Amino acid sequence: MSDEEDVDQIPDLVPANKKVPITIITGFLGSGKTTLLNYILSKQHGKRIAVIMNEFGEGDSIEKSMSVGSAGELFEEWLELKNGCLCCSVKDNGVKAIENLMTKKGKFDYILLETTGLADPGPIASIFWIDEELCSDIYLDGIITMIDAKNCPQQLQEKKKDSSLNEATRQIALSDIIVINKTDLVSKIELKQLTTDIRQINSFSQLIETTHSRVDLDMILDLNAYSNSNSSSGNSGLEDVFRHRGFRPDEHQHVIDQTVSTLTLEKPGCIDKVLLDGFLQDLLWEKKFKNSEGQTIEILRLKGLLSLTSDDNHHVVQAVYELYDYHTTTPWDVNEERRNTLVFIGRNLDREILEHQFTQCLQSNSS
Ligand SMILES: Nc1nc2c(ncn2[C@@H]2O[C@H](COP(=O)(O)OP(=O)(O)OP(=O)(O)O)[C@@H](O)[C@H]2O)c(=O)[nH]1
Repeated sequence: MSDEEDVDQIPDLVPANKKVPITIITGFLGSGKTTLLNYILSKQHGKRIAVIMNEFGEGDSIEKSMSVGSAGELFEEWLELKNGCLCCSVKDNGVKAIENLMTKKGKFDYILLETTGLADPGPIASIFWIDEELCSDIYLDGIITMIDAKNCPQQLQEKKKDSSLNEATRQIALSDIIVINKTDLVSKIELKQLTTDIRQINSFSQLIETTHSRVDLDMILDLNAYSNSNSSSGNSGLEDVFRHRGFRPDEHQHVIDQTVSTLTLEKPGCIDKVLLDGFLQDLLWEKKFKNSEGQTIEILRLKGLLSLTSDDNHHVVQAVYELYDYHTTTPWDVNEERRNTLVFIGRNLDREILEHQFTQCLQSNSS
């Protein structure tokens, strides 16, 4: 059948102007990613859920398997990528391949991307995040990291020869939702210790404990963690976390891994965006700042809720490695105290230095 004939048969199930959320599911082999995918599919009858199983690190594989669930039935599609691996291709053949498939087959309600053998979800998350800015049909909804409760402690201890971060630490640092799975295989004490260790790396993200990846889907899907352009309320998932669900800033002051941790700064007042841009660019792009021991401060993930001098709305700022972006959300209430919160997840963080730089961006300091 030709492409044109195929286009005539687009199923009219999902509105054409609807943007399609994509969730990245990362985690070590055997952590329960496939079990989670199957669980989601079993609970989403009647929805068109596309599942992309991406075998990263396999060199020059050019086709990626995709299963599409439609009204309970599953069928297999192949994503044709001209330029090799989904994570390595430029803007994105990967995104284009998914969009082309939707042009031919109709839109999906949701896309789930399982990364197998991929150490670092950052680059692929950045691709989908950037592409939304470029008016893509797809937007990044969130990154879920599956943790194998039994094996994770050992994975966290792994030392890399080049002193780079081990995979488990990186995946935990970058995730929006951390699912500790296989809790039936560990004791309560072991689970508590693991939770503490994970919280020391990333104390911002939601942590969920499961067996057989059985999780309340409302907690992991439609997070809107990277933008608010798809929310009818003008609210963003991240703003919701800061303002309503709440988070416990810097619960843990001592870090076992001594390199990766979460640091939260909160300041009343309004921020000068030009000054903040300067600070973020020095921090993220130039890697200009060092901790008190002379080690470079490296940011893996940054999230913030800001009050800018320029207007009366809340602004969300966030970064994945060097890439950062702002979006505007809801207005501040007239009686609400204007304040700014920045959460840094990274290596060699130094409160004094980051606080000094952040304070320099406040309006009173700019005059
Ligand atoms: N005991 C126990 N086994 C589990 C649990 N969750 C998943 N499993 C089993 O663990 C094995 C690996 O689970 P998968 O879902 O395939 O893990 P994965 O992350 O997709 O791993 P790969 O398929 O190797 O990429 C399967 O045999 C599952 O049935 C759990 O909570 N407890």
